[in-house]
Order: sequence, then C-alpha cells, then structure tokens
Amino acid sequence: MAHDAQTSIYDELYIIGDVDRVIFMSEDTRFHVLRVTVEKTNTQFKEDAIVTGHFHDIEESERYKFTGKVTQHARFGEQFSASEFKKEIPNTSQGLVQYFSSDKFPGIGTKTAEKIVEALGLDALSKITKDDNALNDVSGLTKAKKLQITETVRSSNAADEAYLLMIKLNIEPSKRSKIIDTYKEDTLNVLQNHPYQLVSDIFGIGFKKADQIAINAGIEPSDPERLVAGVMYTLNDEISSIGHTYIMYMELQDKTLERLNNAAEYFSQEDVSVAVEQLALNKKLIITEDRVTLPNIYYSEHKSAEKLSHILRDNPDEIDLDKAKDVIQSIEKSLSIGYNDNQRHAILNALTEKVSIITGGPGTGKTTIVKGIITLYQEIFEYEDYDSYEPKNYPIKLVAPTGRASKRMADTSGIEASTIHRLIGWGQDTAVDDIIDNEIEAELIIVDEMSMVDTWLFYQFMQNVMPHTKLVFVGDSAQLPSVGPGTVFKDLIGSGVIKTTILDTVYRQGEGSSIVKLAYDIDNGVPMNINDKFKDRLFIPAGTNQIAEVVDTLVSKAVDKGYDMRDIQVLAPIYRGPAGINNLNQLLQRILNPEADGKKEIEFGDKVYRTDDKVIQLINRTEDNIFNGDSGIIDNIYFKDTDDVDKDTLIVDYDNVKIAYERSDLTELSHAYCTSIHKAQGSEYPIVIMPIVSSYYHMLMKNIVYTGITRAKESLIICGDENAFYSAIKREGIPRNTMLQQFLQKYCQVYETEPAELPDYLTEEMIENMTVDPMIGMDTVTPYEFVDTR
Ligand SMILES: Nc1ncnc2c1ncn2[C@@H]1O[C@H](COP(=O)(O)OP(=O)(O)OP(=O)(O)O)[C@@H](O)[C@H]1O
Repeated sequence: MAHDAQTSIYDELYIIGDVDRVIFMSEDTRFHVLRVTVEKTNTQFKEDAIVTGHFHDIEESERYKFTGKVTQHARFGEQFSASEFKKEIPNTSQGLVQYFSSDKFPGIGTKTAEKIVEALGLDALSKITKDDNALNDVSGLTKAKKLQITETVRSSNAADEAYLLMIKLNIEPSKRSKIIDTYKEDTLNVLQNHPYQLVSDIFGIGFKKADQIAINAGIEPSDPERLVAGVMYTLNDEISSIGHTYIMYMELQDKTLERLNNAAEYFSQEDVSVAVEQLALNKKLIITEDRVTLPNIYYSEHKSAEKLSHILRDNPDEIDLDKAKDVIQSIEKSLSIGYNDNQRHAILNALTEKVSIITGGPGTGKTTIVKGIITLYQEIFEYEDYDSYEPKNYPIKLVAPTGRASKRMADTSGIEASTIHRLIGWGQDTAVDDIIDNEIEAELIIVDEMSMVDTWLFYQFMQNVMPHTKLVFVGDSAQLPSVGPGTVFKDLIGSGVIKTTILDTVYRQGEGSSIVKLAYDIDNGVPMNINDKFKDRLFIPAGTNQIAEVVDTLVSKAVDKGYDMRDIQVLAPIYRGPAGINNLNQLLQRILNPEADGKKEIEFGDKVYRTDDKVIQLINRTEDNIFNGDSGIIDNIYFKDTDDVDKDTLIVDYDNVKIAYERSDLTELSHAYCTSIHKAQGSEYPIVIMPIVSSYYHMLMKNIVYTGITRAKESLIICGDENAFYSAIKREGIPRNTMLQQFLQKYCQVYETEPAELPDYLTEEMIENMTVDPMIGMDTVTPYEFVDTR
C-alpha cells in the first residue's frame, strides 16, 4: 500500500462513510476505533469497515471522509488506518436536515431543520459561517437559538480546521486534543499567529516544535515572541538537562543567541537583555546579581534554607549523655560489634543536634548507625513497645525518596518507613507544582538516600517539618546527584552549618567484597587494573556490537544455574543503540520470558508485554504507593473481548501489591530486564551486569559508574571496553550551579540580627500560579538522558 511521492496524491486511499459506532476511544490520546458504513471508497471495503486513527471529535451517525491506508491487524484482520479525517459537509437537502436536527443542535427538530435548509439552500453551512445574519431569513427562530446554531457551526468548523492544520504541522495526536481543549475557538489563531505560546502552555511542546510551526505559518525568525520563548526555553533547558538551579546572566544571553541566530543575526545581545528584563518584570524568571533562575526553584532554595536555619537556631533539650553512652554500649553488645568513634559520634549527634548528617560509601555502617539511633531514642525517651503505636503516631519517622529505599529501611530497622512523598501527603490529586501543607508529627525524622533528593522535593519536605523535630540526613554523596535540579545533599554538607559525620571505614571489605573496594578506589582516584580477577567481580572485553551477545551468554548461564530474573540486573546508561537499554531489553525478554503457549500478550507501541515480564514503573503513582523506578512482574493480562472486563487491563505485581494498568496507562511502564543506572539508584541486586563501551561516550562519568557498581551486592560483571572504563572513572559530571549552600550560610550567620528575606513579590500564591514546570526529581527523563548519544 505504499505510494511514492509523485503518485500518492492520485492514489490516496479514502473511505467516505457514516460512523455507525465508536467501538473504542482513548481519552488521553483520542485514538479511536470506529465502525463505518461505507458510502464511497477506492479501497476493497464494500459495505462497512473498521477505521482507526487519532481523531479529535467524532460523532456517531455523522459522515466523514477518512484518508489513509489499509492495514492488517493480527487479531481483527483488515482495517483502514486513517491519517486524516474530515467531516463531509452534507450536500443534499436530506443530509442537511439530518445534520441540523442531530444532537449537535439541541432543541432543533426536523421541522425547524427543514425551514433552515429551505431558506438557506445547500450552502447553508457556509452562509452561517460567513454571515452573522444568515439565519434572519429563517422564520420562527428565537435570537438565542440563532446565536446557538451560528456558534455551533462555527466552532465545529474551527475545530475541524484546527485539527487538520495540526495534522499538517505534524503535531503528535496526543497533543492535538490538549491544544484544542486549551485554546478552544482561539486554536487556529494561536497556531497561525502565536505558536510560541504552545511552549509554555502545552507540556511536551518544546521550542523546536514551536519554531517549526512558526516557520510553516510564515512567522519571521526575528519575531519578538520567538525571542521571549527562546530565553525561557534556554533557561528551562539548562536547568533540566544539567540540573543547575540558576544560570549566569551572560551565559543565558550567549546560549539564547546561539539557539536563535542559527542562520542570520536575528537578535542582538541588547535584544536578549531587554527580553530577560521584561520576563523578570512579568515574574517569569528571577534575576539576582548576575544570575538568572526560575521563580519556583529560587523560592525552594530560599525557603528550605530559611526553615533549616529556624530549626538549627533552637537548642535541643538537655540530654543525659552518660545514659546515652550506656545505651550505645548495650546496642554494641546486642549487635556484637564495636562502633568506631565516627559511628558513635553520628549516633550521638542524632540526639544532641537538631539537624545532623551522615555520609559514607557502601558498607561503612549507615544502616547499622540508623538502627543504633532508633534504639537510642527508644531507650532515652522511654518509648512504649513499637507494636503498641499506630505506625503513623510513632515518634520516629523513617523516609527515603524512593519506594524501594524506604522498603529497605523498613526491612533493616523493623519499623515502618515511607517515601517522602507519602509522608507529606503528596497524593493523586496533587499537581506537580502544588505546595503541600501537611505538618509531620515526629520527634525524629531520618531521611535515607539523601543524594537523590532534589530542590523541589526538599523544599516540600522541609516546609512540613515541625520546628521541634530533629532531623538526620543519611546518604552517599559520591553517588549521582538527584535527577531534578540541585545538589541538596552536597550543599547541606558543604554549608558547614550542620554537624556532619563522614564515614570512612569500610566493613563490608572485611567480608571479602572486592566490589566495595572497587567503588572506593574509583571515588578516590586510586589506580587500578580492571582485568584483575576476583571471586565476586569480573571484566569481560567486548565491543559495542558484541555487548548483546555477551549479555545473552551471561544471563543464560545465570538462569541455567538457577538464578531468578529478579536477582540479575543489567544496567546501562543510555537507551539507544545496539548496547542501549531498549535493545538489551528486547533481547533479554526473548531469553528470560519467551513467547509460549498460555502466556498472554498485549502490544503497546513497539513493545510486547507478556505475563511474567519484569517491568519498571517510569513515573510516580503516588495514589498506589508505586514510584518511578519500582519494578514488578506482570501477573496477568485481561482483554475486554474475552474476559469479564470493560477495558484491556494488565496487572503488575509489586512485591505482592497488585496494580492494574489500562492501555492508556502503559506509557508509565517499560521492560526492566535492563534499566538505566539512574533508575537503579536506591536499589540493590545480587548480580549486576554493567556494559561500559565507548559508544556511551557522553554518559561515561565517574559518578554513573560508581552508582552502577554500588548496586551489586554479590557479583558484578562489567563487560566492554577497558579504555572506556578508565576514561569514565576519570571524568567528573558537569558541576551544577546551586544556591542552597550559600543561602544556608547566609541565613545561619545573620539570623539573630538580620534575617535575610525573600523578595516580597515572591509569594506562595505566585508560585502556585506559575506556568513553568518545576521539573520535580521523579520525572521520567533524567538530565543525562537528554544527551544525544548518536
Ligand atoms: N563498627 C562495626 N564493626 C563491625 N562491623 C560493622 C561495623 N559497622 C558496620 N558493620 C558491618 O558492616 C556491614 C555493612 O554495614 P551497613 O549495612 O550498616 O553499611 P551501609 O553503609 O548501610 O551499607 P550500604 O549503603 O551498602 O547498605 C554490616 O554487616 C555491618 O554489620
């Protein structure tokens, strides 16, 4: 059915027909499956046809012309897949009467419809569209009715026209409806005259797309709206792709000009300055000295520092230190270990300081210290038996930024732990930029995996901490920074205003782990030979094109030896290419969960999900307590045609919690045989297989390799190119510009006499009314994944 460019216009396949029934419609993407009674066609469909496609507004009983191609569906046979559709304007009296008496025009019956057609003739619709007074010739219509008919005809025309234009402009189907719903009758005007508005109003339409639309609409590249959108886009891009919380004014100017002046000098430095100042006046961005940032980010860093300084200012209650030391001794006895001095200080700091920090690499005793802190609090403050409390009333709260990390905390401590989101009540109805107001009742909050906490999440957390609550932040500052902007953990440590314990004695090495030693050597820049053999780690040389084969062999062997697929995790830093996550997932699915009788399958995009597949959740699903990066197993798939369900449904089992996904939710899932190192942060696996090849070039960085390695508990296999490995461990990530450290120092030094203040225009209301996405850390896209690796 393919047509070449010269003949396609003549050969274009079409069906003109009446829509009998809308069999399926996805609210999200507006993908429709229709049964159509064929009136006229140049295809093989004689009486009726199943027509599929993305349509904005299809009405049953209406006549449309669909253009597209004939496709073969695996289960349902031949269908017509439409790329364009257009309402057929009724061109007979009877058709027009039917149209005016349809549900579209409530209160108009056949008689009135006949009068309209009689008075205006066959071009009634075009007359009504063009002439406000067209309906005056029709007797018996009230003024209100005339207005209603005119508006309905015009908005229906405008929506159809806008929809057709969007198809021509190559705007994705899922965005088309959002655009029409946002701008309504103004859609055409926005698309033709103000396309740069889409960048800030429609999530997922970036500057490049708006630029293309503008070119097609004949808008000059020197248009002032293009400049304003370019500045905002550049600022957002720097923040989301690198993780900065601000960018230098000069850099913003240069980068904006670089982006906008590609073929000619459309704008000067001065033009950019004027646009930046105007945006600042309109409170779309904040300029402080020579820095520029987004209001919500500036506000988050400011407010977090202010709140921390308030908490730090209060002196904690007097503590019986002798008793505390005795309790620590008894903990040591019960655990059969002797805490080292650093560890002991870390435990005591949790009691004597309002806020304290514990940072250390794997195996340095962070978990063991957290256990000690909990017992110490229980003994000193004589808490009742844990089981006698409702978990939400227990005075100690354990939290982490991911579901998996919080589950680990609960497992190792024996008391309930939750995600930060859950603790503060960030739920289903919470929009991304809502400010949460939900004070946490607690005497002590311990936050683990702090390196994963970004600026916005930290702000949301801090605002809900009560002034008397003590805080302990635990993490490994050598790990990857948060996905969202900022380096919160490093800034808290760097500020010097919070008592920090750096743990540097590794205990897991004593248990014979060379994986931990490798991680430390990488962090400390110790020379090494990756080819050295150890019982728990291995390096296998391979080129990019051999990675799939090597991974195949390794995984097949592990499965033969009886390992479960949940024990083996392949980690890669990029999605595309032969050694990318997507390709490795396809391969691993074939090995670990092949097609088989009795296994149900559902196709979605270019993926096939099968029962027993290992999958990963890609965004936070707070209402179900399932988070970005959680992985589970497909438990079952139900089809509406054969099972007793309204919609096709896929059930994923996350450690015995079963979550249902409808088709439209499947964008939230991916296969998890191979995942990105970013998504594996906060998780640990018995066996990690980590390819490192030169084609990962942009992602070959020390903290990425370090984070991947430290996910392995028992065995680590690195396969790839040793030079790629050595260059990666020498390369630091791009440093992030942040302000939290500085704000914290400023607040803590001046607090007693001269509290620093937010600019008075920067209020919570303003943040709530912002249109800029705050890029919260749990987004599906990581800063590094923006990098084009081809
Ligand atoms: N002072 C100590 N003396 C002896 N063993 C210790 C000491 N501190 C910790 N350990 C042991 O070292 C091992 C690692 O400790 P722990 O799990 O607390 O480290 P961690 O920093 O939480 O590691 P990871 O981040 O990898 O989970 C445990 O087996 C623990 O019992």
